Amino acid sequence: MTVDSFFETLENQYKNQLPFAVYSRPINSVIKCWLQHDDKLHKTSNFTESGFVFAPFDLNNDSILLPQEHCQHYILEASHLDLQTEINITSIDAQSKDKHLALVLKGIETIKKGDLEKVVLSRRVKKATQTNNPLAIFKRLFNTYKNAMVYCWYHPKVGLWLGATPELLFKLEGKQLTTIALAGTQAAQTGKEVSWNAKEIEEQQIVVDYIKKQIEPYSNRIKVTEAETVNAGSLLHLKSRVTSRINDTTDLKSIIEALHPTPAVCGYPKEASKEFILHHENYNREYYTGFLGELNLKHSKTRNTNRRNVENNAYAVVKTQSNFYVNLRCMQLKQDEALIYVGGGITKDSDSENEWEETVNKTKTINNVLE
Ligand SMILES: C=C(O[C@@H]1C=C(C(=O)O)C=C[C@H]1O)C(=O)O
Repeated sequence: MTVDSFFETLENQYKNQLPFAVYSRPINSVIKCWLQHDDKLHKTSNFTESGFVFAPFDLNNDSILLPQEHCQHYILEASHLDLQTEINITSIDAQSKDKHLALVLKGIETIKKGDLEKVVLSRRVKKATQTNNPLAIFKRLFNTYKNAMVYCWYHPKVGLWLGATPELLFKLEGKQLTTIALAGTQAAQTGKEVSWNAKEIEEQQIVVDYIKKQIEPYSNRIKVTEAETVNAGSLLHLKSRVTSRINDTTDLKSIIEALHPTPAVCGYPKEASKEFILHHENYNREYYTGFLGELNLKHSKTRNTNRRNVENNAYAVVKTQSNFYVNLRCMQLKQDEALIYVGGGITKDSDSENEWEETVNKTKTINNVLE
């Protein structure tokens, strides 16, 4: 399939108001898409199906599935896409700084009272736009963010979302589980040595400890790497990789419920911070800080037995793989507005002004491709 026919097919799908997902995983020059044949709304609650899943922050709401058996699936190899179209963002709404500062101060106060250790507080930035060309924005995201999962997801009964997320929720290949603890944010500055303060080190450690604790019941071999600095667009984060082998009897849903939402996007303890968010953020996150990705896809891998003098000693192993990314650095495109979602982790040492700046910096991931 050529680049032109790949995007023409997607554009027709969108024009015909049929569901689709188009995405490219980090450090990967492959773009994949799923095109659903009709506009039926499929949901999953047990995560046993195969397809592409789009799940909300609050799993009490619907997780949407593009089921494999109802979809056409295409793959495109590309490293850079040509852009023809202008994206017409016409104005920026007044920024709601006071509201966000008050929310952050309330979070800090609640943490100091001892009810919470960390809470991730967010806001939604509105921009006026007449753009009806989400695929042009997807192309820009693909060209700009090579180490992110970039995507455009559409369902006529749910909405239209785009993003460039640096955060893997987890990948499960057979019984091999990989996840990351990503937290702590600063703006990247050229020529300056990177250093992290106690607040950022602590907030990332909370995520590491939580992941370990949550997967311990399902695995007895957990490895965690030292935290390192990673780039996400013009931002830097602290990241550790966590790998383990889960027990044969553990299903995917148990791992989802154990990990999602992590303290990287919700807080710690989980239930209390989620309650705080649902009561105090004053808007609905919907699919922001939810997760998205490939669900239970079969991959065949060729193995070599390495025995001498044996011809044809390669055999194929079929493994089921899921990989989910946290829906961050994202926006929802509506008829005449773009809603950009941004947040940051609050701990007892947070400074409200810095937290505001952090959310402003995070809007740049999306703003950069809209200007
Ligand atoms: C909540 C967001 O990002 C998360 C919060 C971070 C932080 O608090 O430092 C860093 C990375 C993400 O886990 C967001 O981008 O909206």
